[in-house]
Amino acid sequence: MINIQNLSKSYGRKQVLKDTSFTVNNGEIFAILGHNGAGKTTLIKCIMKLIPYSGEIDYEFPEKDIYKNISLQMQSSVYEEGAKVYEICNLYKQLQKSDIDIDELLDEFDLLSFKKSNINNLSGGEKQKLSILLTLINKPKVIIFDEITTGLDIVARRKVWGLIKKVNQEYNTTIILTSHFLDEVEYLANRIVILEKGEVTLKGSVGEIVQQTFGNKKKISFVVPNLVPNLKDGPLEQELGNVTRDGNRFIIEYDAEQEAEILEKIKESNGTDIYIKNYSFEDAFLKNLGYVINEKGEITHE
Ligand SMILES: Nc1ncnc2c1ncn2[C@@H]1O[C@H](COP(=O)(O)OP(=O)(O)OP(=O)(O)O)[C@@H](O)[C@H]1O
Repeated sequence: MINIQNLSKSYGRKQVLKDTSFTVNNGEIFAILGHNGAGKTTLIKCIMKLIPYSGEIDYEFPEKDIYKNISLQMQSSVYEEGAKVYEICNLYKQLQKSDIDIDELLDEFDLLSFKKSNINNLSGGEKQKLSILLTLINKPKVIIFDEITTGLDIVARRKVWGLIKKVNQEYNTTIILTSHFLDEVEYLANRIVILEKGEVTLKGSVGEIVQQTFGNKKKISFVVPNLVPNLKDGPLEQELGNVTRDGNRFIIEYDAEQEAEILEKIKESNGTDIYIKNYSFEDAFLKNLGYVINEKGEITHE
């Protein structure tokens, strides 16, 4: 468990983290989400005690053992020119006085055939697989991945997701990750914090964050043919209340329990092309930043 209480950090006069508090539980995959400059990497540097800060971070192991217990993998690693895969693995093994079987680990990560390859000749996906493998050599309790899938194609990303899940489940390792990819976080994370200008604005599971943001609200969109376009305060608006309208297409935001009543009214109005939308994690994330995606898929300020 890592317990972060009232963490604040400034670079000169610029405050980057403001009174941030949350707990990472043992065995979970925990994601830190936020747009560029939100303070994610700074937060990780604080957890790793790489920079000074104010506030409290408590670990379940003595602070002097942080590097034995937490492995950190940043977005891109730089390896010595000409270094071979097995040489780097053995170097990590010696430095960390680990007794792990490197061949077995390479085999598990489908990298055994690359054992004698020059690391710089590996593809982006293979390099990231190796990065994940290297974090395991000292058998840490916690691994932190900072934007580890940035720059990978969709297939390589999904393979890395599989490995992160495997490391979490089979090696019983707690994972903390930062990412810009909502699908990645949705797929991997048990719990999430969303940082906005250094402050935690939302925390919880994907479902909890959507619920905190939208409650039981849903959206329905439908077309009523043969209506005069842009008729202000027409009969349908008067009947249904919170309606927005674009030509003959109507959009209503409603509470889930009103659904049967709304559908009935749409039927009475000869509505067609009916589309019901449940708010997604992406909708919640964007709303938190002050944006919405409209019916045409365009992003606009609320
Ligand atoms: N050493 C530093 N000195 C001064 N300012 C810094 C330093 N490191 C980071 N910052 C600033 O702190 C803010 C947060 O940076 P940080 O790298 O933590 O953000 P991030 O959420 O990881 O961003 P990204 O998603 O772009 O990687 C940014 O505005 C950045 O310019």
